[in-house]
Amino acid sequence: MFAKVIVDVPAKQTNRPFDYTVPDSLSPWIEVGSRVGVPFGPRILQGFVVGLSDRTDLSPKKLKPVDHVMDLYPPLTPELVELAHWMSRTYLCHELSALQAMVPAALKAKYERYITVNEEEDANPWHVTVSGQDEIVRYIKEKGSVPLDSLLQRFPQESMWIKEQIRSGVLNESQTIKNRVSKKKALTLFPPEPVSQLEVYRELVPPNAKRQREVLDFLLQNPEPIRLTEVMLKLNVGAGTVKGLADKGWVELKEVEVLRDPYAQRNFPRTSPLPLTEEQKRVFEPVRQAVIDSKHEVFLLHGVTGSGKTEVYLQAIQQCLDLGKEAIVLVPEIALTPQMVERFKGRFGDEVAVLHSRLSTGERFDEWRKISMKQVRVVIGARSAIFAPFTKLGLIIIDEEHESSYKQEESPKYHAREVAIERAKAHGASVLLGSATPSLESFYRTLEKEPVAAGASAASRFASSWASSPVPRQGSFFEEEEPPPEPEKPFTLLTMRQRVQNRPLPPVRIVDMRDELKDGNRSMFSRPLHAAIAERLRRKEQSVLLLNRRGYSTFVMCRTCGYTLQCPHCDIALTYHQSTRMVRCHYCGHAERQVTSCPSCDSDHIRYFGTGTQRVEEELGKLFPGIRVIRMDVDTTSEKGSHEKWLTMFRERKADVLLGTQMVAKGLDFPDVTLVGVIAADTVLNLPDFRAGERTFQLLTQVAGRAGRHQLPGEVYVQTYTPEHYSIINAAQHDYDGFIRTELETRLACGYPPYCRLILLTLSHEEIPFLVRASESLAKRLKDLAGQAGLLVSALSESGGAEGMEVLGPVASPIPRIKDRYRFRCMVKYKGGREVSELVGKAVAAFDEMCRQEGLQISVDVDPQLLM
Ligand SMILES: Nc1ncnc2c1ncn2[C@@H]1O[C@H](COP(=O)(O)OP(=O)(O)OP(=O)(O)O)[C@@H](O)[C@H]1O
Ligand SMILES: [Zn+2]
Ligand SMILES: [Zn+2]
Repeated sequence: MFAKVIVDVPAKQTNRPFDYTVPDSLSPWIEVGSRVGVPFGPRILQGFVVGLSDRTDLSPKKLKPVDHVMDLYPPLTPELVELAHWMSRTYLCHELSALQAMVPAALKAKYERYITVNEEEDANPWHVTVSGQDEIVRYIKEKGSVPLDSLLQRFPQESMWIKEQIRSGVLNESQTIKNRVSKKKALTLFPPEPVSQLEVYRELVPPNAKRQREVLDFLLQNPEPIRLTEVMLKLNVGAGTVKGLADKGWVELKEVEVLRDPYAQRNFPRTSPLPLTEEQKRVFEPVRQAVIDSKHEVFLLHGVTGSGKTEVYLQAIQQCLDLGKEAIVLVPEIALTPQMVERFKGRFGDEVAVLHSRLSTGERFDEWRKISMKQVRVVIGARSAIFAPFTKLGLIIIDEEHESSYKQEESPKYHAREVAIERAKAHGASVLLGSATPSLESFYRTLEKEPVAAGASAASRFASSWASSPVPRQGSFFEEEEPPPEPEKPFTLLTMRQRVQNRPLPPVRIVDMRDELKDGNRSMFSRPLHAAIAERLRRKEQSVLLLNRRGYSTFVMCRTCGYTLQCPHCDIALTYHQSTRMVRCHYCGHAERQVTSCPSCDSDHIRYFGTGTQRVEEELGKLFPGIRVIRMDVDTTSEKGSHEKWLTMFRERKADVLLGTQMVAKGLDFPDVTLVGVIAADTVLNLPDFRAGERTFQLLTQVAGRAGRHQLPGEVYVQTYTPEHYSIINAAQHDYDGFIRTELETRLACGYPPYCRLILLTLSHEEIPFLVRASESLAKRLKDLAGQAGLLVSALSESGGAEGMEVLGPVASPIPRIKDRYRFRCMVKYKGGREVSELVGKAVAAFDEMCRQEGLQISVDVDPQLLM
C-alpha cells in the first residue's frame, strides 16, 4: 500500500503530497488523517496522510517507507483532510498549515505511547486464544508497559491484532505527553461484582465501624464507580475509611483517567425548551425541516436584539440530537461568556464540549478528546471549533455572524463562515447564521440574482488552468477530475422583528458633540449623558458605557464642524503619519500634507482622535464622586477568569457602571441595565476601511440592544461628531433595512464587496529598494497574467456585471514596517470565480525562488477583513 503524505516543510515546492510505501506492520494504523513520521532528505519529518492507494505513478522501488505513525487514532477525519485541500486552494495557503490548524495544540506536543495489558480483561481468557498472540500479552505483562513502537517492531505480523485489542479494551494505550500536558488521574472507588456482594460485606463490618457501613450503604444505592474525593465529600468520611474497605478487598480503588472539565465545579440548572413565540416558530420550521431532510441549506437569521435567537438555536440543536446527529455552535471569542455557556450546558448538560482560548492547553485537549471519543455531540466554541472532528454533523450555528473575528488573521487566513458552509456541504448539514446586524456579504447572498460568480464559462476556464497547475494530485485516490465549483446557492433569509414579549427596543438619542463644544462643554460627557448617568445613580439602576478603542487613533477630524479628511479618490478617511507629517490613503496611496486648519470651516480645532477607557474612568470618578465603575478592556481582562469575575460582579450589582471596549457590546443580558451610553461613535466610523460604516452600525445596534431587555425600560445615548451619518441615524432608528439599502448603494458606487471580492497581497523585505522592485514586478506579473486570461480591467465598475480583475498598487502598507521589515501591498479586486485566485496563486508562485534566496515574504489574504 502507498500513502500520500503532506510533509511538514512549509515551502511552496513541498506543498503537495509525497508518496511513501506503508510497511505491513504499520498498515492497520495508517488511515487518511493519520499523522506519521516520514524520511525526507536526511531527516524524519512529521506529516499528514492525505490519501491511501494500492498503486503509485512513481517507481515503487524508489519510494521510502513511512517510518512511524504518531497516533493510535487519526486526529483528523477524511472529510477534514479534504477540507484542508479545499482551504489551501481557496485561501492560497499551504495545505500543511490548514491541516495543522485543525489539530489542537496539545496534540502537537511530543509524547510517547505505552501499551499495557488491561488486567480486568485478562480475566476473560477467550480474548487471547492464538498462541502467538498469547506471547504478545505475556511479553507486555513481563515488561509492565511497552512503547508502541518497539512492540510493533517485535511483532510486525500482529499489528492488526494489536490494534483490535486496543480498540476492544484488552490492551490499554496510555500516553505521556512530554513537557506540556498529561492526562489527569483520580483515585476512583469501584463497587464489587456483583454488587449484591455488598449486602454480605455489610454484615461483616464490625459494629463500631459505622463509617464503613455508611460507605457500603451508599454504594448499594449508587452502584457506580465514583471518585474517592466525591465519596469523602458526600458522606463526610476520611480517606482511611475507604482505604480500609479496599484493603479488605471489598471494594476496589484504582487510578482512572479523568477528563478535566473546566466547568466541573459549576452547577448548570437544567432548562427545558420554551414554547416558541409566533415569530420563533416561523423561523424555526424551515431549519427543522432542512435538518430532518439532511438537506444542505444556509439560513441567515436576522433577529433584532432580544428577539430570542438563542432559543431557536437550542431547539434546532435538539432536533439534531433527536436524529442522532451532531452540532457545532460558533460564537465570537469575547461573547463566549459563562452566561452563554450556561445556556447550552443548561439545555444539553454533558453532551456539550466548550472550546475557547481561555482554557489551558490541557483543558482544551480534554474537551477535544471528548469530541473525538464521541462523548459529546454538541460543541460550542470560538472560530477554530469549526474543525471539531465530528462525523455526523447535522447543523452548524454561527452566532453574531457579522463579527470580523471569524476571519483568522494568520495563515491559514480562513473565514469560519465559508469553512462552515464547505463542511456542511460534505455532511448534508445546514448552516444557521444569526445576527441582529447581518454582514453585508451574507445579506447580499440572500438576494435573488443571476449566478454570476461561477458560471459555465468560468468553470471551463478554471478546469483548464487547474490541469496545468503546479500541484497535481496523483494516484487513484485523487483520480477523478476536480469537479467544477457549483454555482453558489443563495442563503435563505429568516427574520424576527419583535423582541420576546413585545418588549420595546430602547429609544436612542443622538447627541451632537459639536453643539456641546460650541456651548463650552469640553468634557467627554455631553450634558444629556451626564444627566442620564446621574439619574441612574439616583434610581439605583445600572449603566453600560462603551468606548471603542480598538481602532487606530490617527484619523484627522475637525472638532468644530466634524469634518474628516477624505481621500479624493476613495471616499475613505485619510490617516495621519506622524513620522512624515503627511496624511495618506491606504487604498490608493494618495498622500497630502498635514493640515493645521479645517479645510471645510477654517477652524483650527483640528485633532487626531483617541481617548482611552482609563481616561473615561478617571473623568467618571471626578464627575460622580463615589461612583463604582468596572472597567473592561484588554488591560483588565488579560488574566484568566477575569472576564467572568467582572461580569459576575456587575450582575451582583457591585458596580454602577460597566465601562468597556466592544467586549461590553455583545450578548450580555443584565436586568437592571437601563442606560447605555456610547462615548464616541465616530472612532470606528473614521477608520480607513470601507467597512467602517457597517462596523459602526453593528456596534451601535448591538450595544443599544443591552438596554431594557427585561421589565425596566431602557434608553440609549450616542455621542457623535457626525450625527448626520446614515450609519448612526439608521442604528438610532433600529432600521437595518434602511441601513442596508444605503450601504449597498455606497458599495456598488465605490466598487467594494459584496459587489466584488478582494485579495490582499502583502510583501515584506528588509530593504526598501528591493521591496519596491519586487512589488512592482509582482503587480506587473498579475496584470500580465490577467491580460492573457482576458480578465484585466482598469476599473472594475467598467466591466459591469461581468468578470474581471483590477490590480491596485503597489503602495506602502498602513503599518509600513514590522520587525524591521518594510511592507508593501497590492490589492486585487475582482468579480468571478476561482480562476482569479488560481491566477494570483500562480503569480505568487513565480516569486518562490526570490522568497527562498533573497528573503522576500509574500502573504496572501483572500477576502480580507482587516485592511489595516
Ligand atoms: N419563547 C420564549 N418565551 C419566553 N421567553 C423567551 C423565549 N425565547 C427567548 N426568551 C427570553 O428572551 C430573552 C432574549 O432572548 P435571547 O437572549 O435568546 O435573544 P437574542 O436574540 O439571542 O438576543 P441578542 O442578539 O441580543 O443576544 C432571554 O431572556 C430569553 O430567555
Ligand atoms: Zn471644520
Ligand atoms: Zn485613496
